Amino acid sequence: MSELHNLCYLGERPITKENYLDKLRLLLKKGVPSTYTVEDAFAEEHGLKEAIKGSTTTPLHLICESLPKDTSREEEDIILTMIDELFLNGAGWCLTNEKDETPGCVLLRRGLHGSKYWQKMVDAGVRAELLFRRLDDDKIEFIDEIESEEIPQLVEADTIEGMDKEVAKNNAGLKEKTEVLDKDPTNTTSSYLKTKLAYKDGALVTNERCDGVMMQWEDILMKAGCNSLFKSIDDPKEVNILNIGFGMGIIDSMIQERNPTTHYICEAHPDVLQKMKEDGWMKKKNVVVLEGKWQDTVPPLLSRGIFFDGIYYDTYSEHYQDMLELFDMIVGLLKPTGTFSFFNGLGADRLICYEVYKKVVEIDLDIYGLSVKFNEIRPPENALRPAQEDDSVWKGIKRAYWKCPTYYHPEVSFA
Ligand SMILES: C[S@@+](CC[C@H](N)C(=O)[O-])C[C@H]1O[C@@H](n2cnc3c(N)ncnc32)[C@H](O)[C@@H]1O
Repeated sequence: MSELHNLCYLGERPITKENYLDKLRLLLKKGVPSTYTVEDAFAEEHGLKEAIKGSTTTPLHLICESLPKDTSREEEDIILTMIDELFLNGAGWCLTNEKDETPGCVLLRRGLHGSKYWQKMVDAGVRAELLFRRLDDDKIEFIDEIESEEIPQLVEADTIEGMDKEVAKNNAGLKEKTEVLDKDPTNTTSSYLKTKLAYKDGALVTNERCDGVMMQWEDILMKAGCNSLFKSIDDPKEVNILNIGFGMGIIDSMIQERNPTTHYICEAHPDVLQKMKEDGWMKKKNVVVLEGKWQDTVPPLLSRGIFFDGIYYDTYSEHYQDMLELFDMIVGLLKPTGTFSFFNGLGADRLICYEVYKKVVEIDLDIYGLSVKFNEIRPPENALRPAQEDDSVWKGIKRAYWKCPTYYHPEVSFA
C-alpha cells in the first residue's frame, strides 16, 4: 500500500499534525498526486500496465471511508485541513470509486451528510464548477499557452491512419461517445424534438426507450411552483404568467385554476403541441401558446413590453448552460415584484451534486441581482424507491432522474 493511502486510512490515533498533516504535506510536496488512486497503486505494485478502468478510489475516498466517529475537536480540525490540502493540490470532488460513489457519497452512506466534511465537498464542488466554466470561456488567456499540437485533438476518421494507435483508439472512442450523446434524446434538444413521445400510466415518456419526460408524482412540486408564481401579484387586474415547458400540463392546469389575465405557455415538441390542441388549450381565452423553442419564442416578448408576475421553467434535455441563457431574459421579463421558479432537478440523481448546484445557482442568480430562497419539500415515498420495488414510480422508466430525499423548491425574486 502506498504511503499516501496508508496515511488516509487514519489508522493511528490520535490524529495529530505531526503524524498526519505534516506527512501528507511532505508527500504532496514530493510530487505524489493528490488523485493517486488505490487502483493505480495496485497496478504499480503488481507490475500491471494499467489500473482497473472505471474505478478511482482516491485519497479523499479513503479519508471519508475511514473517518472515526469519535474524533476530538483537534482531530477533526486536522482531518479537515488534510482535506483542504488535498483539494489545494487538485483532488477531485466528483471522482467515483468501484461502488460509483464520490467522496461525498461515501460521507452520505456513513451518516455524515451535513457535517463539516460534507460542507468541504460541497464547497470544492462549487469552486470546481465555477472554475471549469471560466476555463471553458474562450475569452480566457492562458499565460503558458500549450502548443496546439500537444493538445489531443478529436480527429476525423480519415486522418487517423498513421497516427499512434493508442491516440487513434482514444479519439475514436471519444468520437463514438460524442455521437452517442448527440443522439441521446435526454441529452440533446434537437434529438429529443425528433423523438416520438407517449402519454401513458401517469407519465410522459419517450416512446421507444421510455425515458421519463414528466411524471405525475411531481404534482406536489408543481403545486409549490404554481403557488410561487402567484405569490406577489402586482395588480390583481393584470396578472401575467409564463410557463416554459407544458409536458403533462400539470402546472398549467393549476395556473388555469387561478384564472390569470394572460397565461403564456411555451412548448416545442410536436407531440406535446398535438396533445395541447386535442385538449383545447389553444382555444382557452386567456391562454397564449408560444409554439417552438423558448430560445426562439421568448426573446420577442422582451421587445413587446410584456412583464410577468410569475415565470416557471421546466424543460427537458436541456443543460445548466441553457438556464444561464434564460436568466438573461428573466431579468428583462419579470416585474419588480415578480417571482421566477423552476423545476429544480439540477444534479438530483446524486445528493452531493444536487447541493453543489443549489449553491451554484444561487451564485449565478446573484450576478443578476436576483435572490433565491429554497423551500424544502419531501417527495412522495414511492419516488424514492428503486425501480425494482413494486410500487416504485420508476418501474419501467429507463433511468430514475430523481434520487434525493429533499426537493429544494426555488423561489427567485429581486428582493
Ligand atoms: C418536464 S416537461 C414539463 C412538465 C410541466 N412542468 C408539467 O407540469 O407537466 C418538459 C417540457 O418542456 C418541453 N421542452 C423541452 N425543451 C424545450 C424548449 N427548448 N422550449 C420549449 N419547450 C421545451 C418538452 O417538450 C416538455 O413538454
